Parts: sequence; C-alpha cells; structure tokens
Amino acid sequence: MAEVTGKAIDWKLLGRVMHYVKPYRRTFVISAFLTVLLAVLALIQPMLMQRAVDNHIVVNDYYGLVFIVCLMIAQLVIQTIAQYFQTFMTNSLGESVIRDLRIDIFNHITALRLRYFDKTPIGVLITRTVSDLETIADIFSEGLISIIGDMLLVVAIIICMLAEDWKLALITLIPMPLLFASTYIFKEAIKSSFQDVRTHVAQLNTFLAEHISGISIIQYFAREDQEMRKFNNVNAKYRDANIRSNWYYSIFFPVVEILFSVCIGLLVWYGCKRILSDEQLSQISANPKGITAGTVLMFITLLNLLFRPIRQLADKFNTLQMGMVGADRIFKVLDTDDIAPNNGNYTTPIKGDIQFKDVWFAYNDENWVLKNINFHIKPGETLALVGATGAGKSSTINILNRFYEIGKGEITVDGTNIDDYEVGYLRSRIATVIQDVFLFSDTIANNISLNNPNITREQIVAAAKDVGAHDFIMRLPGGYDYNVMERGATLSAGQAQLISFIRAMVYDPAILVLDEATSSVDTETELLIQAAIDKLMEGRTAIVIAHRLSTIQKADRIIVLDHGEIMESGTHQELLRIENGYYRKLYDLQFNSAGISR
Ligand SMILES: Nc1ncnc2c1ncn2[C@@H]1O[C@H](COP(=O)(O)OP(=O)(O)OP(=O)(O)O)[C@@H](O)[C@H]1O
Repeated sequence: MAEVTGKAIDWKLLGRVMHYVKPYRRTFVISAFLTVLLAVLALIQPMLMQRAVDNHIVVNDYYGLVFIVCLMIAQLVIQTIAQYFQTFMTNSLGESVIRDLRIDIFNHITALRLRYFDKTPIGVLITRTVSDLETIADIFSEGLISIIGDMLLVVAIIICMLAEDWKLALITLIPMPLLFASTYIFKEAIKSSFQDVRTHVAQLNTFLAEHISGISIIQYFAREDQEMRKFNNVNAKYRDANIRSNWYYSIFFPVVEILFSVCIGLLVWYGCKRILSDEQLSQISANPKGITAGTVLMFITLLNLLFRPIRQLADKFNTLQMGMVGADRIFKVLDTDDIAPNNGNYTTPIKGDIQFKDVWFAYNDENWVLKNINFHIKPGETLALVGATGAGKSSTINILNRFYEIGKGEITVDGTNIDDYEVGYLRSRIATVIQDVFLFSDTIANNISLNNPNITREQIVAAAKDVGAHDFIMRLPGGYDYNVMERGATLSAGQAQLISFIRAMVYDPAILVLDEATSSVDTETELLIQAAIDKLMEGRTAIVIAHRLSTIQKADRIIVLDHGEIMESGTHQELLRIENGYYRKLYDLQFNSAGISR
C-alpha cells in the first residue's frame, strides 16, 4: 500500500499526472490564469472600500461614493464570472484527466495475467479505479491550482498591507507565525488520519464486493448475523478513521478563529491608537499622511481575505497529498507488468493438433501442480480429463490458453509452440466453456457475441439453433434481447450453460475446451445439454474435463490425472480392463454405484 511520503509534493509523480493534462493544456492554462485573476480581483475590494471611506464618505462626496460603489459592483460581477469559469474548468479538467486515467487503468487491468487477480482482491481494484481516481480529480479542482491561487493571494495581501502601512501590518500580523505553525501541525496530524480513511475505504469496498458476489452462500448458510457483525467491525473502523480526521478539524478551526480575533483585536487597538495620534499630529504639523478609518476598514477586509485561504490551505495540501497517494497507487497498478508476454505473431489457421511434451507447471515457485505431462490429440479427437479434485485438470486447460506460463516442457498446437502464436488469436481459436458460467448484465445476444461487431444476429440465431437453445431463448420476454440481469441471476443453471455453449459455437473455434458442469439439471435440460455438447464437439478437437459418463465413453482418449501426474491413459474400455486401476476405481465410485453398465 502506498505511503504518504514526507514530501509535500512528489514532483516526479506530479509530472506523471501532468502528462495526462497535456491534451487539455488550454483548459489548464486558462484555469491557472483565472486563478491569478481571482487573486488580483480579491484585492481590489478592500482598496475600493478604503477609497470610499477616506475620499468620499468623510468629505460627503455623494457622486464619488456612487462611482466607487459602481466599481465595486463591477468588480463583484467580474469576480463571480471568473469564479464560475475557474470552478467549472478546474473541475472539468480533473474529470477529463481521470476519465483518461480510468480508461488506461481498465485497459491495463484487462490485460493483466490471471495470477495477478489470484493475489489482488477485487475490492482493492475497484477502489483504485473509482475512489483513488476521484482523489486525483481533486488535485485539479481543490488541490494544485487553488493552492497556487491561495498562496498568491496570501503573499499579495501581506505585500499590500505592508505597502499601505508596514507598522500596522507587522503589529496586526503578530499571530501569523502561530497560525502557520498550527496549520503545519494540523496538516501533519490529518495526513495520517486521511491515509487511515483510504485504507479503511479499500477494506470496506473489498468486504462489500466479496459479500455481494457471495450473497447466496451467506443466505444458504444463514450467516447474515455473523457477516453483519464482521461488517459492523469494518464499518466501525472506517467511521473511527473519519471521526479522527474530523476531530482534528474541530480543534483546528476554533484555533484559527481565535488567532483571527487576536489579529482583529491588535488591528483595532493599534489602528485606532494611530488614528487618534495621527490626527493630533496632523493638527500640529499639518501632516496629511496617516492612518485613517478607511485604512483600518481595508485592513479588516484584507484580514478576512487572508484568513479564508489559510483556513483551507492545510485541507487543500492534504487534498493534494491524498491525490498524490491515489496517483501513486494507480501508477503502481499501471506499472504492474504482469501482462502475458505476446512475443508470438503466428496467426496461421489452426487445425487443432495439440501436443503436451514433458510439461511441468507450478502456480508458485516449484510447487508443481502438473508433472511431466505428455499427450497428443489429433485434429477432431476428443480427450477426456478425469481425476480427483485438485488433480490438475483445470490447470491443464489454463496453460493451454496461456493464462499461466509453464515451467518446463513445451505445448504445441499444429506443431507450433503456443508461445509463438499471437495470444489473442490463439485464444480466439480455443473456445473455453467453464463450469461457472459468467453472464454480464446485458442482453442474451450481447452475452453470446460478447459485443463482437463481426458476429451478426443471424450467426447468433444459427448457433443457438445448432445447440438446440433457440426455442428456450424465444420463450424469454424479448427473446435474444432479453436482459439477463446481473450474473445471469434470472436464468437457470442449465439455461446459462446453454448460453455459454452458443457463445463458444458462434466463435467457431478449432479447439473446444470444456469443463462439464457438475450441477444437476432437469432431465429435459440435461438432454438438451448433452445434445449441445455433441454438436459443439463435432469436427473439433476437444479437451473435456468430463463428469458425464456419456462424454467419457465417447472420448477417443481418457487421461487420468492424480496429484498432477498422468496415472493412466487409454479408451474407456481399455482403462476399465486394468484391475485395481485408478480409472476403474473412479468409475466404480462415480458411476457404477448408479447401476450403469459398462
Ligand atoms: N490460482 C491458483 N494459484 C495457486 N494454486 C492453485 C491455483 N489454482 C489451482 N491451484 C492449485 O493447483 C492444484 C490443481 O488445481 P486444479 O484446479 O487444476 O485441479 P482440478 O483437477 O481442476 O480440480 P477440480 O476438479 O476441483 O476443479 C490444486 O492443488 C490447487 O490448489
């Protein structure tokens, strides 16, 4: 997790963020200009006030006063318009930058290898792409540009005060070092509490993402109360982190108010004292220059103007710093180079000859999950993988798809090492149907084509007819335009399976990889699924993680895996003949008890 660095601004990181500003250079420059303009405009009001009092009110010059009031109104109008454009532009700049960053991060996440997701909770990635990105938008809307504007304003006010009357300015500003010190202490204190808040947001997101995805498990096992208690705990930590940061605010703001009052007190005391003594002096020496009521009024307005940004400066620095933390986290994801290497460029038509030569594979280090795997399937043949849970069946299909790299050996398709194929092309020729069908909250048609514009509605319907699912789809309200809602919750498991078969069919792959579902469905759907599987496998090389006896019996070859090793290999009849063989035992356990004849 990214740490808040000691530095107020990490320039290198800021440079990377600014890289995203490049396309919006004009907006940035105009925003910066408007910020400076606003600082200058803010100074005009107190000056006009001074002129109004000293030059017109005191001498009863009504028309002069009206003129100043008109100037004040004009200044206010210009300031309001400038403020509108500045707010609008800085916000839209921030939003445009994070939109681009979000595109980059989504693009990058979708290219990452599956093993990255094995280690990274989904909630963390959601936090990166949503709330961490928002903090970057704040760099522009509330951070960088407005800090520059505020600082400019503070410096300009102090210069203005000193130029008007340096003695009055110095006395009025006596509490300033104290103010800067307390601002610094506040900024430091709130920095760590902000980081806590971000950490707990990520935890809350992770918890919610997992629990909403797994809601059915919670309800099946009636774990609502226990999970609620866990949620309360995560929620309370988030609340505590927020309360801690609010607590610092509740101390800081009264301190600033006290210091402001002290400044005003000093100003009134010393200013009025000087007005009186300057009046006496001017009576003696006819000295026209001295402190006037207008000067004191101007100083009061300037002090108000000075304290407003200072009150917010610590906050804005933190906003900037949190934006930096967000940027750091996001760039860490963007810098993750756990992307499947795509060195190969072969896109030659694939017939479907698959060979595993002495293949060894481990997810981590040398904890071999597959050991010395050898097999050869000719185009059009079907290989059934059987074995106990954890034997390595899914891993075999994962490495064929190049989701993970093998440790030793070689996998070839049509005699060419799979690494030499362009990875997207290779995967487009291998249709993989997994047990847990994932459906997006979209129409049936889009779930089948996966929004591939090259797949026409006619092709979708033809594929659906092929696998025998057309009738059931047509019975749904809206047919192919029926919205399946999130994760296909509105379809039965069998129907979702059929959709996934059409998805595979429509891509017309050379190789079919199928993890047969174990969930039982009604007899009618079961028959539909069996027919669909037969249709899918027709004329294609197929590797099936087989659970159905019918599929196993039809396979040209069965490989029995155990603890990542091939224990037996042959046809159904050949394997059954091996006395005390693994397959024989598996068969007796899984199928024969149901009284099915060999
Ligand atoms: N992403 C992963 N990271 C680390 N280890 C994994 C991962 N996926 C699977 N494994 C491990 O690899 C081994 C083989 O798992 P695999 O999923 O290939 O088995 P399987 O035969 O398909 O089992 P099942 O029939 O239960 O799906 C298991 O010991 C499992 O714990």
